[in-house]
Amino acid sequence: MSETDFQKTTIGTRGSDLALVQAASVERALSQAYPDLRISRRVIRTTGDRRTDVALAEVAKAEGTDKGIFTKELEEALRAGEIDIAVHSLKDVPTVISEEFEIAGVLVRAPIRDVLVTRKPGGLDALPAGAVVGTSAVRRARQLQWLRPDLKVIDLRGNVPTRLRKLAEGSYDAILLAEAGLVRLGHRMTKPSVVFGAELHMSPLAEDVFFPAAGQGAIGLEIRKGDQAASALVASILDTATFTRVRAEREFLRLLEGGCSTPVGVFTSLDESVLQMDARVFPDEGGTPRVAKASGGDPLKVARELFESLA
Ligand SMILES: NCc1[nH]cc(CCC(=O)O)c1CC(=O)O
Repeated sequence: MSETDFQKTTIGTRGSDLALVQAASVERALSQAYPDLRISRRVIRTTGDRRTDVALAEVAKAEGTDKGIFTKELEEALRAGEIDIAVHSLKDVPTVISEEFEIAGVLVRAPIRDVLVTRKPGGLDALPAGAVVGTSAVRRARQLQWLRPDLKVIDLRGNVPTRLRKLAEGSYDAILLAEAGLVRLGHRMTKPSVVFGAELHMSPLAEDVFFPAAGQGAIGLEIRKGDQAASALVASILDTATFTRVRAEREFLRLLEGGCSTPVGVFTSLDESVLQMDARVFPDEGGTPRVAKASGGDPLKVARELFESLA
């Protein structure tokens, strides 16, 4: 590879506050690895950004599943050569992507937990029967209804700041969000955030209590397959441990999606190159999930074993 391959690169990102913070962290990592690299940024509006108001049952369903509503336009820009690296919240990337592209790497992962954000302190245990919790992710809705059948789960749309505003305005008692997104936007788990005059309390839910989505908290870097310059750039900033974990999580999800798209919670840990995986798969009609556990050295094999041992 020649020197010139590293002169410049263009990264593509959505325009939400969270996406821009994530793009900036990719740019920072790249310029640390290659101080002379000229990095440009292109902000791209996706279907998911456009459709935040009406007829959103199917858009809502896409969270954590394979609809590609937050990724399609970024892939079109990759294909057209307008960008070289598409930056995604990995959780929003379909488990199967077109042959032309690849997820070449991921940055070091943020916390993977979900957070219950409430208007009163005390977290989940302090929510009274009948309290209204907003979320549009089927995984979160099913899991919460299973853990707390007495709560009322209703749809909540919009990007992270919008959802926090809707909570602050009082239409919900609580909402569920990813810790990764909250932290990247400057919120702290240890003290309440003041949003539109309201104090909002953050209660992270341990991953073995409330199972996260596959890839939650990871920033995925997608390139044109065979683009050696982009591949080398990504290789210089990727985090191997995170990459191993999310490949296993996404493989498990892909195997499950053979049939239909099921709400699934899954988490991994990596200890001395031994990968541990735990999953909960929620039935369409609600109620008790199927559960499984697996461990081993090869992420794709562990994912398959997890899939095959689903109780
Ligand atoms: N689908 C929305 C989305 N995609 C990624 C994140 C947060 C960051 C992450 O989980 O990596 C969010 C918001 C949320 O779930 O709270």
